Amino acid sequence: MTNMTNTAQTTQSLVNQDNCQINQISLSEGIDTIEIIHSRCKAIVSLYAGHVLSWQPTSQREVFWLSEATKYAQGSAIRGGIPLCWPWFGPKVGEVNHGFTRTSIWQLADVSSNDDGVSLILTFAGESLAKTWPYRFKLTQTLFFGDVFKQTLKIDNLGEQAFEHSGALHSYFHVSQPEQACVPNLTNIPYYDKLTDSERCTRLIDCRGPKDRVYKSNEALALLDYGFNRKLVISTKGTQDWVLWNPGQEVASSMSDIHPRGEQHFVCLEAGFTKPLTLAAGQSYEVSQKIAIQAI
Ligand SMILES: O=P(O)(O)OC[C@H]1O[C@@H](O)[C@H](O)[C@@H](O)[C@@H]1O
Repeated sequence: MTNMTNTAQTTQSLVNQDNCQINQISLSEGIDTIEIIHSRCKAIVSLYAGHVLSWQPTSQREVFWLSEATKYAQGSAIRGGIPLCWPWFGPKVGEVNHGFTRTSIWQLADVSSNDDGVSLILTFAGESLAKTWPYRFKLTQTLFFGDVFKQTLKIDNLGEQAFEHSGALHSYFHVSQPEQACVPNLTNIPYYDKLTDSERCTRLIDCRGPKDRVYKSNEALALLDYGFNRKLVISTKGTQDWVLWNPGQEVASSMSDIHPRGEQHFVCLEAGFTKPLTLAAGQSYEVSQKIAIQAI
Protein backbone atom coordinates (compact mmCIF):
# COMPACT_ATOMS: atom_id res chain seq x y z
CA MET A 1 0.00 0.00 0.00
CA THR A 2 3.05 2.26 -0.11
CA ASN A 3 1.90 4.29 -3.09
CA MET A 4 -1.51 4.91 -1.47
CA THR A 5 -0.06 6.61 1.57
CA ASN A 6 1.50 9.43 -0.45
CA THR A 7 -1.77 10.70 -1.87
CA ALA A 8 -3.97 13.37 -0.27
CA GLN A 9 -6.47 11.84 2.15
CA THR A 10 -9.53 12.80 4.11
CA THR A 11 -10.98 10.35 6.60
CA GLN A 12 -14.59 9.86 7.69
CA SER A 13 -15.43 7.52 10.54
CA LEU A 14 -18.28 5.09 9.70
CA VAL A 15 -18.09 2.91 12.83
CA ASN A 16 -16.22 3.63 16.04
CA GLN A 17 -16.68 0.92 18.67
CA ASP A 18 -14.35 -0.75 21.16
CA ASN A 19 -13.76 -3.80 18.94
CA CYS A 20 -14.29 -2.18 15.54
CA GLN A 21 -13.26 0.94 13.67
CA ILE A 22 -14.32 1.47 10.08
CA ASN A 23 -13.16 4.52 8.14
CA GLN A 24 -13.83 5.77 4.65
CA ILE A 25 -10.62 7.28 3.27
CA SER A 26 -10.73 9.53 0.21
CA LEU A 27 -7.55 9.42 -1.83
CA SER A 28 -6.91 11.81 -4.69
CA GLU A 29 -8.53 11.17 -8.12
CA GLY A 30 -11.92 10.31 -6.58
CA ILE A 31 -10.79 6.96 -5.22
CA ASP A 32 -12.23 5.98 -1.85
CA THR A 33 -11.26 3.06 0.33
CA ILE A 34 -12.97 1.47 3.33
CA GLU A 35 -10.51 0.54 6.05
CA ILE A 36 -11.61 -2.01 8.66
CA ILE A 37 -9.88 -2.57 11.98
CA HIS A 38 -11.79 -5.22 13.95
CA SER A 39 -10.69 -7.47 16.81
CA ARG A 40 -10.95 -10.43 14.37
CA CYS A 41 -9.16 -8.93 11.38
CA LYS A 42 -8.00 -5.94 9.37
CA ALA A 43 -9.21 -5.36 5.81
CA ILE A 44 -9.25 -2.73 3.06
CA VAL A 45 -11.74 -2.40 0.21
CA SER A 46 -11.59 0.07 -2.68
CA LEU A 47 -14.91 1.54 -3.83
CA TYR A 48 -13.19 2.12 -7.15
CA ALA A 49 -13.65 -1.28 -8.87
CA GLY A 50 -15.52 -2.69 -5.84
CA HIS A 51 -12.19 -4.28 -5.09
CA VAL A 52 -10.99 -6.14 -1.99
CA LEU A 53 -7.38 -5.03 -1.45
CA SER A 54 -6.49 -6.70 1.83
CA TRP A 55 -7.74 -9.13 4.50
CA GLN A 56 -5.57 -10.13 7.42
CA PRO A 57 -7.19 -12.09 10.24
CA THR A 58 -5.68 -11.37 13.64
CA SER A 59 -2.47 -13.40 14.25
CA GLN A 60 -2.33 -14.46 10.59
CA ARG A 61 -0.36 -13.25 7.60
CA GLU A 62 -2.02 -11.14 4.91
CA VAL A 63 -4.14 -13.37 2.65
CA PHE A 64 -4.14 -11.29 -0.54
CA TRP A 65 -1.18 -10.02 -2.54
CA LEU A 66 -1.30 -6.40 -3.70
CA SER A 67 1.26 -4.90 -6.06
CA GLU A 68 3.32 -2.02 -4.69
CA ALA A 69 3.43 -0.69 -8.25
CA THR A 70 -0.29 -0.65 -8.97
CA LYS A 71 -1.94 2.66 -9.84
CA TYR A 72 -4.97 3.94 -7.95
CA ALA A 73 -6.33 5.98 -10.83
CA GLN A 74 -9.59 6.10 -12.77
CA GLY A 75 -9.32 3.97 -15.87
CA SER A 76 -6.53 1.75 -14.51
CA ALA A 77 -7.16 -1.75 -13.21
CA ILE A 78 -5.79 -2.46 -9.73
CA ARG A 79 -3.14 -5.21 -9.71
CA GLY A 80 -3.71 -7.56 -6.77
CA GLY A 81 -6.45 -8.17 -4.20
CA ILE A 82 -9.63 -9.42 -5.88
CA PRO A 83 -10.42 -7.79 -9.22
CA LEU A 84 -13.98 -8.53 -10.32
CA CYS A 85 -14.00 -9.69 -13.92
CA TRP A 86 -17.43 -9.01 -15.45
CA PRO A 87 -19.43 -8.91 -17.78
CA TRP A 88 -16.79 -10.83 -19.69
CA PHE A 89 -13.73 -12.81 -18.77
CA GLY A 90 -10.52 -12.26 -20.74
CA PRO A 91 -9.86 -10.09 -23.78
CA LYS A 92 -12.51 -8.55 -26.04
CA VAL A 93 -11.60 -6.57 -29.14
CA GLY A 94 -11.83 -2.81 -28.50
CA GLU A 95 -12.79 -3.26 -24.83
CA VAL A 96 -11.01 -3.42 -21.48
CA ASN A 97 -9.61 -6.87 -20.63
CA HIS A 98 -11.90 -8.73 -18.16
CA GLY A 99 -14.73 -6.16 -18.46
CA PHE A 100 -15.51 -2.64 -17.25
CA THR A 101 -16.50 -3.59 -13.71
CA ARG A 102 -12.91 -3.39 -12.47
CA THR A 103 -12.55 0.20 -13.67
CA SER A 104 -15.91 1.49 -12.39
CA ILE A 105 -16.91 3.28 -9.22
CA TRP A 106 -19.10 1.35 -6.77
CA GLN A 107 -21.37 2.66 -4.02
CA LEU A 108 -21.21 1.62 -0.40
CA ALA A 109 -24.79 0.56 0.41
CA ASP A 110 -24.40 -0.84 3.91
CA VAL A 111 -21.87 -1.39 6.70
CA SER A 112 -22.47 -3.52 9.79
CA SER A 113 -20.39 -5.27 12.41
CA ASN A 114 -20.77 -7.74 15.24
CA ASP A 115 -18.39 -9.76 17.42
CA ASP A 116 -17.54 -12.07 14.51
CA GLY A 117 -16.55 -9.44 11.95
CA VAL A 118 -17.69 -6.82 9.47
CA SER A 119 -20.13 -6.99 6.57
CA LEU A 120 -20.18 -4.55 3.67
CA ILE A 121 -22.62 -4.29 0.79
CA LEU A 122 -21.41 -2.56 -2.37
CA THR A 123 -23.46 -1.86 -5.49
CA PHE A 124 -22.77 -0.85 -9.06
CA ALA A 125 -25.47 -0.38 -11.71
CA GLY A 126 -25.49 0.89 -15.27
CA GLU A 127 -26.67 0.60 -18.83
CA SER A 128 -24.80 0.52 -22.16
CA LEU A 129 -21.40 0.88 -20.51
CA ALA A 130 -19.58 -0.87 -23.34
CA LYS A 131 -20.00 -0.62 -27.11
CA THR A 132 -20.26 -4.40 -27.41
CA TRP A 133 -22.38 -4.89 -24.28
CA PRO A 134 -25.37 -2.50 -24.31
CA TYR A 135 -27.39 -3.94 -21.41
CA ARG A 136 -28.93 -2.71 -18.15
CA PHE A 137 -27.74 -4.40 -14.98
CA LYS A 138 -27.13 -4.10 -11.27
CA LEU A 139 -24.34 -5.77 -9.30
CA THR A 140 -24.56 -6.28 -5.55
CA GLN A 141 -21.43 -7.43 -3.80
CA THR A 142 -21.71 -8.69 -0.22
CA LEU A 143 -18.48 -9.03 1.74
CA PHE A 144 -17.81 -10.47 5.17
CA PHE A 145 -14.44 -10.10 6.90
CA GLY A 146 -13.74 -12.03 10.10
CA ASP A 147 -11.79 -15.23 10.83
CA VAL A 148 -13.19 -16.29 7.47
CA PHE A 149 -13.85 -14.26 4.34
CA LYS A 150 -17.06 -14.47 2.29
CA GLN A 151 -17.83 -12.76 -1.00
CA THR A 152 -21.01 -12.93 -3.04
CA LEU A 153 -21.60 -11.18 -6.34
CA LYS A 154 -25.27 -10.97 -7.35
CA ILE A 155 -25.91 -9.99 -10.94
CA ASP A 156 -29.35 -8.65 -11.91
CA ASN A 157 -30.45 -8.29 -15.50
CA LEU A 158 -32.64 -5.16 -15.29
CA GLY A 159 -33.24 -4.92 -19.03
CA GLU A 160 -35.89 -6.31 -21.32
CA GLN A 161 -33.69 -8.74 -23.19
CA ALA A 162 -31.43 -11.61 -22.22
CA PHE A 163 -27.68 -11.00 -22.11
CA GLU A 164 -24.59 -13.17 -22.18
CA HIS A 165 -22.02 -12.73 -19.45
CA SER A 166 -18.94 -14.39 -17.99
CA GLY A 167 -16.63 -13.44 -15.16
CA ALA A 168 -14.44 -14.35 -12.22
CA LEU A 169 -13.54 -13.48 -8.66
CA HIS A 170 -9.88 -13.02 -9.60
CA SER A 171 -8.14 -13.54 -6.24
CA TYR A 172 -4.41 -12.86 -5.96
CA PHE A 173 -3.33 -15.02 -3.01
CA HIS A 174 -0.23 -14.02 -1.07
CA VAL A 175 2.16 -17.00 -0.93
CA SER A 176 5.69 -17.49 0.42
CA GLN A 177 6.81 -18.54 -3.08
CA PRO A 178 4.88 -20.14 -5.98
CA GLU A 179 7.39 -23.05 -5.73
CA GLN A 180 6.22 -23.70 -2.16
CA ALA A 181 2.53 -23.52 -3.08
CA CYS A 182 0.39 -26.29 -4.53
CA VAL A 183 -3.26 -27.15 -5.11
CA PRO A 184 -3.58 -30.93 -4.79
CA ASN A 185 -7.26 -30.84 -5.82
CA LEU A 186 -6.26 -29.71 -9.32
CA THR A 187 -3.90 -32.60 -10.00
CA ASN A 188 -5.23 -34.68 -12.89
CA ILE A 189 -8.09 -32.27 -13.60
CA PRO A 190 -8.29 -31.46 -17.34
CA TYR A 191 -7.58 -27.84 -18.21
CA TYR A 192 -7.37 -25.45 -21.12
CA ASP A 193 -3.81 -24.17 -21.31
CA LYS A 194 -3.93 -20.58 -22.54
CA LEU A 195 -0.17 -20.51 -23.05
CA THR A 196 -0.20 -23.31 -25.62
CA ASP A 197 -3.84 -22.94 -26.72
CA SER A 198 -4.43 -26.62 -26.03
CA GLU A 199 -6.49 -28.93 -23.82
CA ARG A 200 -4.24 -30.71 -21.33
CA CYS A 201 -4.23 -32.84 -18.22
CA THR A 202 -0.92 -32.86 -16.37
CA ARG A 203 0.12 -33.28 -12.76
CA LEU A 204 0.22 -29.97 -10.93
CA ILE A 205 3.35 -30.05 -8.80
CA ASP A 206 3.56 -26.43 -7.71
CA CYS A 207 2.34 -23.01 -8.77
CA ARG A 208 5.50 -21.52 -10.30
CA GLY A 209 4.86 -19.44 -13.42
CA PRO A 210 4.37 -19.06 -16.22
CA LYS A 211 1.01 -20.78 -15.86
CA ASP A 212 -2.32 -19.68 -17.32
CA ARG A 213 -4.83 -22.51 -17.03
CA VAL A 214 -8.61 -22.82 -16.93
CA TYR A 215 -9.36 -25.98 -14.95
CA LYS A 216 -12.67 -27.71 -15.61
CA SER A 217 -13.64 -27.99 -11.96
CA ASN A 218 -15.60 -25.93 -9.48
CA GLU A 219 -14.95 -28.21 -6.50
CA ALA A 220 -13.79 -26.72 -3.21
CA LEU A 221 -10.00 -26.66 -3.09
CA ALA A 222 -7.08 -25.94 -0.82
CA LEU A 223 -4.06 -23.80 -1.66
CA LEU A 224 -1.25 -25.27 0.42
CA ASP A 225 1.75 -23.11 1.23
CA TYR A 226 4.66 -24.99 2.79
CA GLY A 227 6.64 -21.76 3.28
CA PHE A 228 3.91 -20.07 5.32
CA ASN A 229 2.72 -23.42 6.78
CA ARG A 230 -0.86 -22.63 6.00
CA LYS A 231 -3.69 -23.88 3.88
CA LEU A 232 -6.33 -21.60 2.32
CA VAL A 233 -9.54 -23.58 1.90
CA ILE A 234 -11.70 -22.05 -0.80
CA SER A 235 -15.23 -23.11 -1.64
CA THR A 236 -17.48 -21.55 -4.25
CA LYS A 237 -21.04 -21.45 -5.51
CA GLY A 238 -22.25 -20.56 -9.00
CA THR A 239 -18.86 -20.91 -10.69
CA GLN A 240 -17.81 -23.36 -13.44
CA ASP A 241 -14.06 -23.41 -13.29
CA TRP A 242 -10.84 -22.46 -11.55
CA VAL A 243 -8.29 -20.28 -13.32
CA LEU A 244 -4.70 -20.68 -12.13
CA TRP A 245 -2.43 -17.83 -13.21
CA ASN A 246 1.08 -16.67 -12.47
CA PRO A 247 2.86 -14.77 -15.24
CA GLY A 248 6.38 -16.00 -14.38
CA GLN A 249 9.43 -13.79 -14.14
CA GLU A 250 9.87 -12.84 -17.79
CA VAL A 251 6.32 -11.63 -18.41
CA ALA A 252 6.01 -10.04 -14.94
CA SER A 253 9.15 -7.97 -15.48
CA SER A 254 7.51 -6.46 -18.58
CA MET A 255 4.36 -5.48 -16.61
CA SER A 256 4.75 -1.98 -15.18
CA ASP A 257 2.15 -2.56 -12.45
CA ILE A 258 3.93 -5.55 -10.85
CA HIS A 259 6.74 -4.46 -8.52
CA PRO A 260 10.13 -6.16 -9.01
CA ARG A 261 9.92 -9.87 -8.13
CA GLY A 262 6.25 -9.37 -7.16
CA GLU A 263 5.25 -12.52 -9.09
CA GLN A 264 7.38 -14.48 -6.58
CA HIS A 265 4.72 -13.81 -3.92
CA PHE A 266 1.34 -14.51 -5.49
CA VAL A 267 -0.74 -17.20 -7.06
CA CYS A 268 -4.02 -16.27 -8.74
CA LEU A 269 -6.77 -18.82 -8.16
CA GLU A 270 -9.85 -17.39 -9.78
CA ALA A 271 -13.33 -18.65 -9.10
CA GLY A 272 -14.72 -18.23 -12.59
CA PHE A 273 -17.51 -18.81 -15.03
CA THR A 274 -15.32 -18.22 -18.05
CA LYS A 275 -17.71 -19.60 -20.69
CA PRO A 276 -20.57 -17.17 -21.39
CA LEU A 277 -23.89 -17.90 -19.70
CA THR A 278 -27.24 -16.45 -20.72
CA LEU A 279 -29.14 -14.42 -18.13
CA ALA A 280 -32.80 -13.83 -19.04
CA ALA A 281 -34.47 -10.43 -18.60
CA GLY A 282 -35.48 -9.81 -15.01
CA GLN A 283 -33.41 -12.74 -13.70
CA SER A 284 -30.42 -12.80 -11.38
CA TYR A 285 -27.31 -14.93 -11.01
CA GLU A 286 -24.99 -15.35 -8.03
CA VAL A 287 -21.38 -16.38 -7.65
CA SER A 288 -19.68 -16.62 -4.29
CA GLN A 289 -16.55 -17.80 -2.54
CA LYS A 290 -15.65 -18.52 1.06
CA ILE A 291 -12.05 -18.63 2.30
CA ALA A 292 -10.88 -20.18 5.57
CA ILE A 293 -7.31 -20.49 6.88
CA GLN A 294 -5.89 -23.64 8.45
CA ALA A 295 -2.41 -24.52 9.68
CA ILE A 296 -0.52 -27.39 7.97
O1 LIG B 1 -3.54 -8.16 -16.99
P1 LIG B 1 -4.95 -8.52 -16.62
O2 LIG B 1 -5.97 -7.98 -17.57
O3 LIG B 1 -5.24 -8.15 -15.20
O4 LIG B 1 -5.06 -10.09 -16.73
C1 LIG B 1 -4.22 -10.89 -15.95
C2 LIG B 1 -4.44 -12.37 -16.26
O5 LIG B 1 -5.72 -12.72 -15.79
C3 LIG B 1 -5.99 -14.12 -15.89
O6 LIG B 1 -7.29 -14.33 -15.43
C4 LIG B 1 -5.91 -14.57 -17.31
O7 LIG B 1 -6.12 -15.98 -17.39
C5 LIG B 1 -4.55 -14.20 -17.90
O8 LIG B 1 -4.52 -14.55 -19.28
C6 LIG B 1 -4.30 -12.71 -17.73
O9 LIG B 1 -3.02 -12.40 -18.19
